[in-house]
Amino acid sequence: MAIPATSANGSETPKPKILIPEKVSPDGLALLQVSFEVHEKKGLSPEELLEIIPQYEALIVRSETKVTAALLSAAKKLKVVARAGVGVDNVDVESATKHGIIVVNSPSGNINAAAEHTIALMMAVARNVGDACSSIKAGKWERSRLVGVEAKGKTLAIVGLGKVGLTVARIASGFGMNLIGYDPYANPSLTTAASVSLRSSLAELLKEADFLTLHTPLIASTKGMIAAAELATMKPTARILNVARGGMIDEVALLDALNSGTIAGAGIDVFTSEPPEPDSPASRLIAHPKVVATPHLGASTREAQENVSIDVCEQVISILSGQLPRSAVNAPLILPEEYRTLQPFVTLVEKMGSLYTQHYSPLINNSGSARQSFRTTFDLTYEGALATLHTTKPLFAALVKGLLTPITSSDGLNINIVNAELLAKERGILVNEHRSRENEEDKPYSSFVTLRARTSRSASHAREIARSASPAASRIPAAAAKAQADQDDQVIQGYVSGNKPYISRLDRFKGEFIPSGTLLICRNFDSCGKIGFVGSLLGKAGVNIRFMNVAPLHEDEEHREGGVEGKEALMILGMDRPVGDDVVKGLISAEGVLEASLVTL
Ligand SMILES: NC(=O)c1ccc[n+]([C@@H]2O[C@H](COP(=O)([O-])OP(=O)(O)OC[C@H]3O[C@@H](n4cnc5c(N)ncnc54)[C@H](O)[C@@H]3O)[C@@H](O)[C@H]2O)c1
Ligand SMILES: O=C(O)[C@H](O)COP(=O)(O)O
Repeated sequence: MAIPATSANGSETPKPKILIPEKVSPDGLALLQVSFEVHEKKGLSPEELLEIIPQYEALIVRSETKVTAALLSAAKKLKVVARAGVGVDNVDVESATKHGIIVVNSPSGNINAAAEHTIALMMAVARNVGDACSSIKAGKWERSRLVGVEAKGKTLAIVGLGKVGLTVARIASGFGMNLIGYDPYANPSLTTAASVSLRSSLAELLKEADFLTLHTPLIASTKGMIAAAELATMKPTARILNVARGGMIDEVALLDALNSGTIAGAGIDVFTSEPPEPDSPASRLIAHPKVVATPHLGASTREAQENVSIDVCEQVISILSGQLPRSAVNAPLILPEEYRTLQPFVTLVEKMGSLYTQHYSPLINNSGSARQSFRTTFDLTYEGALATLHTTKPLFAALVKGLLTPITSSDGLNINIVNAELLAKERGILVNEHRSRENEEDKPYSSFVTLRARTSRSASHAREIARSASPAASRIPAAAAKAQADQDDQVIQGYVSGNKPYISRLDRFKGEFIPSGTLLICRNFDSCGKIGFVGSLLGKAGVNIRFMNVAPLHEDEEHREGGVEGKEALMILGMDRPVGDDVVKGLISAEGVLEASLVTL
């Protein structure tokens, strides 16, 4: 979806800005140029990056840019960090989640490049290509010193049988190698199909390896996984390859093993610190004659760069157009067809949350006071087709957004699918989601959503409220007080028709209205003159009424109220603008209404 370049009144709206501080292939960037301002700025210092980041809505990086918590916190407009590659270890994903920033990557665009590079290093190490190249360039001709080994018939031990590890296996099987692997989470059918025989421990694998190659992420369980103790168990003829991440091999231990001849050679593409500090163990490894080293080139092929660039740029476009990306690192996976079903309900549930916060918290009643809000537990029930979806995360996020947005400053919180759960937890909001296929046939629309807010008010609090209304009620029995507390549960129900959200029940009243614009919601006795009374006061305040809807008691509630005289109703008025508190308070009187609230949806 393209971002409009003009606003509703025809004036030019500035295009959202995207920052690219590293070399990213132009193939994807060309897609962005249509609707966005794309700034390619290579070689920025961390300080310079921090200074300019507040202008940007998207940041596209590779592995060099450190996307830190400080950077993310300064990035007030940022909606997405896109990693044009696989590894997100240079991105503080936890902090991005906290700020509601989606992190996306390209999980498969460079797999083949990384696997082929691993094979290139394996053959270079087997045939001393690095050493031989330096030797011949120095004018030497050392044929007997540079005799190598063949891959055919040797055992290739693969740690990590994911996308790259299995691709390496498939290529290496064509060399006639014997393939073994270690991965506690491996998919056995994929492993068998790639002719890899699994070992149950790393120790078992290491003993057999002629070539050892690592293809796991850098995580707590893989950090330093090949250290002195592990190297000591390997054959002295073994050669080690790392095209995954620096930090998985102890660089000092590997240097020692190469020097003492307990390991025959290594092919290394990634280092603990990149680029390595001069004189560091990584630099000494690079300089070692038994090592073939490359500067993190695993993904550096034209094809891979084109793939990852197009992959992440398409995702940036989706996110900046308000849609979901296909491979977010910190957001749940939502299938496109589910997303289409959910989208109008996302709007509905957000409006329900916002209606709840605005209608119930500051509700002015005929004792002149605002109702105190103790409600923190919400039951969100999905009925009909919605109940069958595999995820309702966007609805959960929409509720949290709706509940919190009216009480948060506009420049503050970016509440979305990424951080909704965290923010709800921080604010003590508990949401229980339920799926119900009950009453499906009774309802005119197949999917209803019901929000029920359960008060955390105790029965003693209910007694307190009752006592303030009538002193005799101080003797209200516990069971009755509990019933009173139950009745205080607030209910909002809605549905979607023709892609438009409708509210069909508010509290004890059933009425149909579109939750949009400025609404005045009044509770009154269902008797003559109320509409005229409210209309004339609003007229005096210079307000134009766009529509009016009277919601009678819901049939479930009718039996609770006495005769016709005592029955209540809800009046919902759509207004062309908000009115002050004084006007709302003026509506509350014996001949007027019992309670009133003003909401903007
Ligand atoms: N050098 C480069 O330019 C380059 C390019 C692409 C990928 N990579 C790196 O390659 C690595 C693998 O990428 P991938 O796409 O195959 O990832 P992947 O997620 O598909 O596979 C990783 C595998 O590691 C396994 N694993 C996790 N913890 C393990 C443990 N403790 N022991 C054994 N196995 C474990 C997982 O089960 C998984 O099967 C990543 O670190 C990635 O960043 C580097
Ligand atoms: O994680 C990756 O995708 C690779 O390590 C490639 O990193 P790069 O984009 O910096 O080449």
